[in-house]
Amino acid sequence: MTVIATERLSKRYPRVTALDRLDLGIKPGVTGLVGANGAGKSTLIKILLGLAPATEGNASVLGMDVRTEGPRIRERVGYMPEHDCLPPDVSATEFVVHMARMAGLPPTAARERTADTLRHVGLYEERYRPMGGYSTGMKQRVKLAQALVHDPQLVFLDEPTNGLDPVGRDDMLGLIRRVHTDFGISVLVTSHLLGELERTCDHVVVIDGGKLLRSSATADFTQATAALAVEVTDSDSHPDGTAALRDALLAAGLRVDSAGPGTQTLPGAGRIVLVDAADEHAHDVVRDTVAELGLGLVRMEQRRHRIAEVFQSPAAAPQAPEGGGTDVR
Ligand SMILES: Nc1ncnc2c1ncn2[C@@H]1O[C@H](COP(=O)(O)OP(=O)(O)OP(=O)(O)O)[C@@H](O)[C@H]1O
Repeated sequence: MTVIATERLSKRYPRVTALDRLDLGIKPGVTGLVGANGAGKSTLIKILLGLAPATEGNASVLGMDVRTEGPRIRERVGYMPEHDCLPPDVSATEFVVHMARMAGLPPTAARERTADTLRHVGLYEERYRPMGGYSTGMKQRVKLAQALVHDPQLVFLDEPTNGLDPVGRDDMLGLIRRVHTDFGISVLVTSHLLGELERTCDHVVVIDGGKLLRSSATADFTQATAALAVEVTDSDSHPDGTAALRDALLAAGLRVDSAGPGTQTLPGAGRIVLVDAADEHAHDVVRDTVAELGLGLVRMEQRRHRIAEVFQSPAAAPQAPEGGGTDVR
């Protein structure tokens, strides 16, 4: 089953092509949509909700055509917009009840669902206070709650971690994951932080300048690029131990430093030999070669590429900050 399908979907504004012949097939689960500012993420979401017309091509959401079935799509899909859209004088409870009523829920059900949803996103006593006094994290939670209150099958979350500090970001990513695991709701979440989506999503779609760069299952992709990182000491007979090891491993038939695109950008790559670990004998060959060369083995560890490294061209890639995501804006 496909929850979102697009076929040569394009959106052209007078001076810019926001989407350029995009072909997508997104399955149930949590999918990340990554791209720099202006890549076309928000435009895609608006077209999928039936709120903006495409210039050409086709798109369907939950099997419904975006051109003709916008209202039905919006009944079944929740939407968390990127920008602050909350009236400051109203409490979270009043606001989310209102959104539930707009989505067609009767008064009692709207109040019950609002209480449940606000509890789920972690808003308790504060839910009766005017939202003007809320922190950014609380506002993002209200925006998430209003997207979920009518029990949709699918939600579009546009930059839900924007403006949050690292702890707030982790909390929000955890909540997003639970939207799927606890309620079975599929999620399309946008971000310009690649590292965030690595932890949260089953599948990642990368767009740039309105074009599809890549669409892959997160697990498959990081496994497929698994590499052994090996660091050795120098010795009197091999003043550059790293180079000697690299040459010897190549001669032994292993793929070295070319385990996948972006390997050149790995932090500290100058002192580390990356060996393609797809060959099951790679560990043994490395151990024996290091011993034969008389080098000291500092470390040998299985390395999974971070998506940030994999998706960027070596020339454009900044070094990924430890523990954070690479900002591709
Ligand atoms: N209504 C509009 N009229 C003209 N150009 C537009 C309009 N909306 C978007 N664009 C342009 O289309 C391109 C894609 O914009 P879009 O907002 O979809 O990008 P995005 O990936 O969501 O980025 P951001 O995270 O900054 O919102 C940008 O160059 C933007 O300036």
